[in-house]
Amino acid sequence: METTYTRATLKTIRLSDLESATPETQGELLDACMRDGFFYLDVDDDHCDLANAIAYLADLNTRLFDIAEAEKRCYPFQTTGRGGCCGYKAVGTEAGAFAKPDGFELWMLPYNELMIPNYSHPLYGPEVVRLEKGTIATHTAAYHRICLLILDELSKALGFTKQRSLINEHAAHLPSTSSMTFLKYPEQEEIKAEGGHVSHTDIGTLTLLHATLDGLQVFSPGREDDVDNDNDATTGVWQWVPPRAGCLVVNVGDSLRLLSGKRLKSSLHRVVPHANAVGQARYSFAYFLRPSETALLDLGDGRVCKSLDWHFKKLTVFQAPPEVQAGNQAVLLGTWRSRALQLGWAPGPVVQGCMLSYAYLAILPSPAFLSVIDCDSDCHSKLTAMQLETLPQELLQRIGGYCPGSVLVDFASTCRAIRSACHDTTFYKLVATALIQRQSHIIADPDSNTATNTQVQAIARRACDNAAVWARYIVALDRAGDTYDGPCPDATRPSDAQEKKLARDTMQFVPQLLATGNSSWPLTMSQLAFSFAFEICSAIKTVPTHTHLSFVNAQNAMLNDWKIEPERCLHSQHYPYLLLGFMMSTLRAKGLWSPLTSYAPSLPVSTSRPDSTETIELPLPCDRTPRGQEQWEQWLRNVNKKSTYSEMMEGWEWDGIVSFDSYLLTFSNFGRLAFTLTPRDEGASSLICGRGCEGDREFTLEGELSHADSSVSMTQDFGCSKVRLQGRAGPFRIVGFWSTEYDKEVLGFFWIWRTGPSK
Ligand SMILES: O=C(O)CCC(=O)C(=O)O
Ligand SMILES: [Fe+2]
Repeated sequence: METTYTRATLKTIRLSDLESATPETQGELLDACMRDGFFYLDVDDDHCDLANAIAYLADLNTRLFDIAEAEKRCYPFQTTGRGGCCGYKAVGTEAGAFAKPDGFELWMLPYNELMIPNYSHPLYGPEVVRLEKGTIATHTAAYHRICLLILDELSKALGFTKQRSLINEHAAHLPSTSSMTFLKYPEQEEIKAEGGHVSHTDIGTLTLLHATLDGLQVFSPGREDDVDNDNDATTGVWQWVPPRAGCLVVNVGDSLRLLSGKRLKSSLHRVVPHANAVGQARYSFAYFLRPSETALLDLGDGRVCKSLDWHFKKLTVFQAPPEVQAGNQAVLLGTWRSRALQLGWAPGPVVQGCMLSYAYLAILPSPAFLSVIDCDSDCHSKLTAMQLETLPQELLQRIGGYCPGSVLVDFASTCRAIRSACHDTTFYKLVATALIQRQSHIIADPDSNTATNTQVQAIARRACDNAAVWARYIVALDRAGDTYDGPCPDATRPSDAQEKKLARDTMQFVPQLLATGNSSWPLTMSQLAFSFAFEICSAIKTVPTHTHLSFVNAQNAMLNDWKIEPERCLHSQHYPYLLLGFMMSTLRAKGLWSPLTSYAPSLPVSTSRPDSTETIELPLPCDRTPRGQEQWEQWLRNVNKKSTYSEMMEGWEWDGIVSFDSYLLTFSNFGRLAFTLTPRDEGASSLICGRGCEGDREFTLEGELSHADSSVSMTQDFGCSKVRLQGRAGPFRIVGFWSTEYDKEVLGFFWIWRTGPSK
């Protein structure tokens, strides 16, 4: 395979020249970063600190992977420490370079935990990491210094003033997801089109890579397409970036591209098997410099994204199948990635599974035909078309089973045969099952036969069944206003009233799911619950215009933009909350349910999306039951008597969920809150403070509750970021909307309820 690719012609920049800061070197550096996004950094003889670091880290690289598999798996990167920048990733758990599982394992050691004494999070890792922390930190510091030097020179070359220097976004004392990362690609007996590292652009600012063997490739769009990699280049090639003795390979990541006003290039790269590497394991390690978590990245068109959000968005996308990644702007910053992926795909003979997985790509532009991407052994693809609707129903269903929900809905509305295949009542079950099967590496909870789990199972199954109806309901509702004159009007669709009822029935599961939704939720059940959320999410995505609900549009735009594939978030411990969040925000978007009106049903649901300039009219919550009504009145009497909130709130634990109405669907970003509140009366108001955790992030909560109108305004402080919560309190819950410190826009709602007395 290596014979078909040429070597990339990359610039080499000497570290000593960089240090002398001559305008020539600055020019060379800028040129390399604008044109290729990659260059070799020659660590010449004057830099023994860096040379020593490389030697030590290369040795540590092998030792880290010699650790027993069982121990490595104790530190899954999704949930270890701050999540996403520390811990271990096993081989084959994400998509690789060839639409098959990846071929590398990885360890990440986060910069903050290594460098900052008594950092709020410990440095998690195996014994060798704990014992050698000091040495690892010293060498990481050497890498970090080089990164800052490069940034300084780049800032000057870009003509940035000191105030705008790129260094400012990388303050050493602020949390960031920078990490020293080690990779091992297990040896292959022969060159096969499998494994490797999926084509991607790096998340952060700069990557300083050291590798022992060939395998790294960079994608170079044809030069005539200019260097702006937001353009859709129609030509381009993969080229080798061989390791060079005494040199590091440096590349620009997405964050630096965004910080530079898109002047620097974040190049697509990947790792594929190389003949030189046959029979040997390939080790590489990289220092990933990333901006402070709160640094703002300018995405263009007035959109700004916090560095940490970008990080998690990208991690989410990396979990998607390659064909989904192909179209994803969050990975690419340009649409030519699909072409690059096509060039790289070499799946061998067309096996059925493979064909089906490609089918969904093909369905997108032309739903009535299935284009089979048939790849021969030389990686050249040829397209053939065949009549899809002539396939038997089971096959249509299998193909449909590989499609994401949004495609499925379009797929179902193409012709009678496909519609009937998709509207078969068992079909959505099949979709859910397929989802679960695709995640078969996740082992079911061994205790899942306990009574509770069986009960949860039944609930989740039912939720899944209803999800099908619900997904269709959303679509039907959306299309109700249209004069549909397609080939096959759906005569079997239940009436709106029936479907509405089913949708409402589904909501009955909320308290049960809530009750059982804790960390002991078995994985299998999470998956079922998850597929439900998935359906809803997919359905949301298919609602293009729903003009009276601007809220839905905003949500759609976000989801489409980021192409969030929730099925890939299966490692999250937050499934039940994810599920609930989806259910609630979807129902709320449709005006069918509101965290507020379900407790005060006579009040109208506001269908406009509240924003910071609008006064949010939150009706006071109350239970609908007679007992709830009684408590509510009692509470009102208390309020009228100016009785203290302390009586109602103190001594209780509080639990909450935060829904993300927009795009945030990541490990630490989907929130479950748990904390205790200590209210203190101050005449007309109560001061509230609390401590808690959301996922594994600790926060403090501070705010004020007005006795006059029960309005609550709180700040949830994570140390590095703050969230503003605004709402109303009742005796048993506080509900409202939240926004971030930066964004005044409403990003979702929170719902906090009183649980057991505090211990
Ligand atoms: O292993 C390599 O050579 C490259 C790894 C890489 O691109 C990454 O981890 O982002
Ligand atoms: Fe990379």
